[in-house]
Amino acid sequence: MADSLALSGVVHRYGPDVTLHYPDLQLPGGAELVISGPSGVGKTTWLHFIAGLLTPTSGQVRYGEVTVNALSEAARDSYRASTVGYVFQDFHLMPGYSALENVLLGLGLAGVRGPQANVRAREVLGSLGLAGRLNHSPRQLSTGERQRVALARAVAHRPALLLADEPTAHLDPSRGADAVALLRRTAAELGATLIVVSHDPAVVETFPRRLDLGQPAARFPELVPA
Ligand SMILES: Nc1ncnc2c1ncn2[C@@H]1O[C@H](COP(=O)(O)OP(=O)(O)OP(=O)(O)O)[C@@H](O)[C@H]1O
Repeated sequence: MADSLALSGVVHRYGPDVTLHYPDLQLPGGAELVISGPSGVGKTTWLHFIAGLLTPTSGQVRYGEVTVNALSEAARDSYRASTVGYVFQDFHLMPGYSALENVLLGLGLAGVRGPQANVRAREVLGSLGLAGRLNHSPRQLSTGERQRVALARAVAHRPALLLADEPTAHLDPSRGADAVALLRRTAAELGATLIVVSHDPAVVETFPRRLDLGQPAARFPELVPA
């Protein structure tokens, strides 16, 4: 089961011209949250703090007892590999590798290798309707299929935090709704916390917990200030 997340006093500077201030929040383990707000407000940057892909200029990002922003780079890599599943907006699949190999690469980073990894990767891809696409490379797949491979790679190591950046950006509305439903179902099965970045109102309104970074003063009853 996932631990809670707590962010406090988080500020990030990109050079002298861009300073991003973030609201404090606490999110219980296993919760679902959608992050919205206008382009450029800092949504992807925020998700990167939680994933340990980026360290804020100041403030604290805590996952359970771990202060993510204080970890060494190597420790952050291992936190990310073991705890985080990240579905990138543009999928970030390895073009020269098959769907199966892409998932195996992710599992390898999390320390799952050999026959166990093979079984797990096939299982996850199969459960996402990709049993017939194992040996296809990303360029031989449709956008929706690429997204499902990206999701399979993100969840195969059973992460406690499932993070998705604009998961509906490349999909038509009906496939977008399917993608979000799939994320929620997968997170629920894993007992994982799910955080989705979206500026799509059709997605945002389906989440009871919402944080609009365009209105950082807004407080939501479920989001207890840290
Ligand atoms: N590597 C970087 N160097 C300098 N500025 C950056 C960098 N990455 C992001 N920024 C700036 O920081 C701000 C927040 O960027 P971020 O990508 O987090 O926003 P966003 O809300 O996710 O935007 P979008 O909805 O358009 O994806 C933007 O003004 C962006 O130009």
